[in-house]
Amino acid sequence: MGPHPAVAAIRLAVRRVLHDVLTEHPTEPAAPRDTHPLVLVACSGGADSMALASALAFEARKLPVRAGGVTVDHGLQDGSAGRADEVAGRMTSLGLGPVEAVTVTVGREGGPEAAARDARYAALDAAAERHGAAAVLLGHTRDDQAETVLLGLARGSGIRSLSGMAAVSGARGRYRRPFLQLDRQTVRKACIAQELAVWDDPHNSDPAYTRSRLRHEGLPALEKALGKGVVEALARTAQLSRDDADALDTWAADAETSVRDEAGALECAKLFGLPPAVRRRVLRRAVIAEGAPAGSLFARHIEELDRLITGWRGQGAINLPGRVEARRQGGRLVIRQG
Ligand SMILES: Nc1ncnc2c1ncn2[C@@H]1O[C@H](COP(=O)(O)OP(=O)(O)OP(=O)(O)O)[C@@H](O)[C@H]1O
Repeated sequence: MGPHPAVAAIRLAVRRVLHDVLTEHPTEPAAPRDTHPLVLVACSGGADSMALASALAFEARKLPVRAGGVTVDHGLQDGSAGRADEVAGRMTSLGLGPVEAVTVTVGREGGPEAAARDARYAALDAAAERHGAAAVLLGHTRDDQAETVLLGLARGSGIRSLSGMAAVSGARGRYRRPFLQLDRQTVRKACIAQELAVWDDPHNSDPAYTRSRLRHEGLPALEKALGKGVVEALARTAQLSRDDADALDTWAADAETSVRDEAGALECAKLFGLPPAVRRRVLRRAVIAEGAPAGSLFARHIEELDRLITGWRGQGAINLPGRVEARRQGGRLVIRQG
């Protein structure tokens, strides 16, 4: 008898990603094991990432791939260090190695969820570099993607945010999300079928957190009103938005060169001739090129800049993140370090 269908589905999803990694890092099965590419799973101990860890351990045995894991202790809950050790122990029991539990200090910037996420990705990046990992797997599912799209819609985000999480992201495409096309239900069933011990993060059901309310109240209400296909439809919106956003980014990269004069200033008349979606992207690129951190540049900054060139603010200057200053000088917009 073959594996439970849900177990087969999660293994297939991981196998596909491992094949991608092997295509990028061709390896002879007969080559020494320490030359095989290393794939790490980022595991919280929750159902999604434990299922991912189990599928990685299973599939890696059949391929010239080394499989390890990292768990991050945010230090935000009582007993979190002990739990991280426990999660690391579970990964080792699955046959993964190297396995590491890393403790981080969560800052205060941008709210608790964003601060924990920033600290977590910094720690995962550092672990990937330390171990020379070819890829780091994350357990996001299609349901997570749908939640991200809904949050973006509710915040009035543009299509880049509505495109949600990419299947491949991060420096040198290190982050992979094998479960992005799978629904959470399938992943949870795979955990049950394999009798995996998983940890339920109380934050995931704490109504104090926006995402938790969306997961437990918002999406079920939408499904009740509109039918079960909502999650799938939102994930499709993410994919369509990603394609559109990529196309506009390419357009903006080309447009940027044509609106700059010899001195590198942006010519307002030419900017004004661009469709607003392209113009805003050109402005964003120009500000980032002067050193503004992408993550601190919000829609309101770009809108302010847009008003500077479309005349609402006439002459004048505005200050932007990263000590970047934008100044309108006649028909030109000069953006530089202030
Ligand atoms: N503390 C952590 N240590 C390592 N990886 C983590 C940690 N928290 C989250 N991740 C990674 O990020 C992914 C998404 O996490 P998030 O908490 O947003 O979703 P989740 O649905 O609760 O996932 P899970 O069921 O795996 O906890 C996880 O599947 C995992 O790969």
